[in-house]
Amino acid sequence: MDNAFDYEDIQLVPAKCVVKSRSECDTTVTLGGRSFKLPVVPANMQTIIDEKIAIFLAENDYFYIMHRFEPQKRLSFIQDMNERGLYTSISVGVKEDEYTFIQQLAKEQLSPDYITIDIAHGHSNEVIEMIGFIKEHLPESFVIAGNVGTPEAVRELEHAGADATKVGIGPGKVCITKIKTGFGTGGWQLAALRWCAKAASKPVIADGGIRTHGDVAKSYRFGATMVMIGSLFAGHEESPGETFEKDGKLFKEYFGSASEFQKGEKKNVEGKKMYVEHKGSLEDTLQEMEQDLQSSISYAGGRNLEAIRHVDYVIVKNSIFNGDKVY
Ligand SMILES: NC(=O)C1=CN([C@@H]2O[C@H](COP(=O)(O)OP(=O)(O)OC[C@H]3O[C@@H](n4cnc5c(N)ncnc54)[C@H](OP(=O)(O)O)[C@@H]3O)[C@@H](O)[C@H]2O)C=CC1
Ligand SMILES: Nc1nc2c(ncn2[C@@H]2O[C@H](COP(=O)(O)O)[C@@H](O)[C@H]2O)c(=O)[nH]1
Repeated sequence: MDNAFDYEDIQLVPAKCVVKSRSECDTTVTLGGRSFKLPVVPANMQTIIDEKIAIFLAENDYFYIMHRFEPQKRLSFIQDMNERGLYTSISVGVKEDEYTFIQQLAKEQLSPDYITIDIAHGHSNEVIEMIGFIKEHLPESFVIAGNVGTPEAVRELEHAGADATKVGIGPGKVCITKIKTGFGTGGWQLAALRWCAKAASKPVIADGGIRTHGDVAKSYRFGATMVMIGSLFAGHEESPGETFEKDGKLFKEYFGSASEFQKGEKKNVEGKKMYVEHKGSLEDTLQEMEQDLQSSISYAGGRNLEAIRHVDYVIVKNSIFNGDKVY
């Protein structure tokens, strides 16, 4: 890794516009044989997505990944989505129960369209074993494996059969991995993405550290096919969790999947909780994101996302926290 930089350190360089209106620019992306309106997926976290949001996203051609923190609900979730004629996308871990769950899905012929193996340190034999197990029992499922932060990890997981890898260890807004362990891609997530994407032969999902809509375009420029976002999607009317009022302002909670609040115990905590200002409806944010990305495409001098891949960029400064506070 020669040159470390993050989202706030980069600006993309405009190229001559070829459209009359930004509305001509096409933001659709393909992953696992399906087309989605945006190269963006809300994080598979309990304060970001629930069944209702998953239905809304699937019905409206957005990509979603259901979280894995209410494991007992996953089977009926898949059945419900199937009954509605919607695609299915779930998360799993790597512990023993998850093998039983995969076997149960296979037995009941409930093959999810997408399965994301979601653990903190995805460059591990446990993930490699789980990829193999899913491919053996549910060969039709598109497997996303993560999280990782190096080209070696991307290559190994792809070699094990992963159809896509997810890159990002520690850049998340509610993440404290970088502080507590000294490891990860926090502070250089965009450079790590570039490093990993260069080694990848399959799609890469950039995960964590997105602070503005422009960061989606930057992720695409540096090799992401899809971008996973937590904090920007937290705090909406539809977001799971309590809304509460403080000093006349509305807030919602957003907590890490490795936080004490998620785990219910203070063991190996690598996440925190924060309160996010109420943002209105998720649908409005998605629309604004689409318009902003259309604008990005027009600045890239093209008509679709591919144009963004080829634009020049400059490094404007360098800081290690990408705009985040330490705690
Ligand atoms: N993207 C990121 O930067 C991070 C994301 N997370 C999120 O938190 C959630 C919980 O993750 P996770 O704790 O992996 O899930 P699990 O609690 O399901 O643990 C996964 C398995 O990996 C083992 N493990 C070994 N090394 C590590 C390590 N450094 N960190 C975590 N587990 C390790 C765990 O054992 P044992 O617990 O005994 O060590 C356990 O057996 C996930 O949704 C994950 O995406 C968490 C941290 C970082
Ligand atoms: N280190 C930790 N990372 C976490 C935790 N919970 C979730 N995450 C990761 O963050 C992103 C979302 O990042 P954001 O910057 O968009 O808010 C999410 O997709 C996970 O990969 C955690 O407890 N610790």
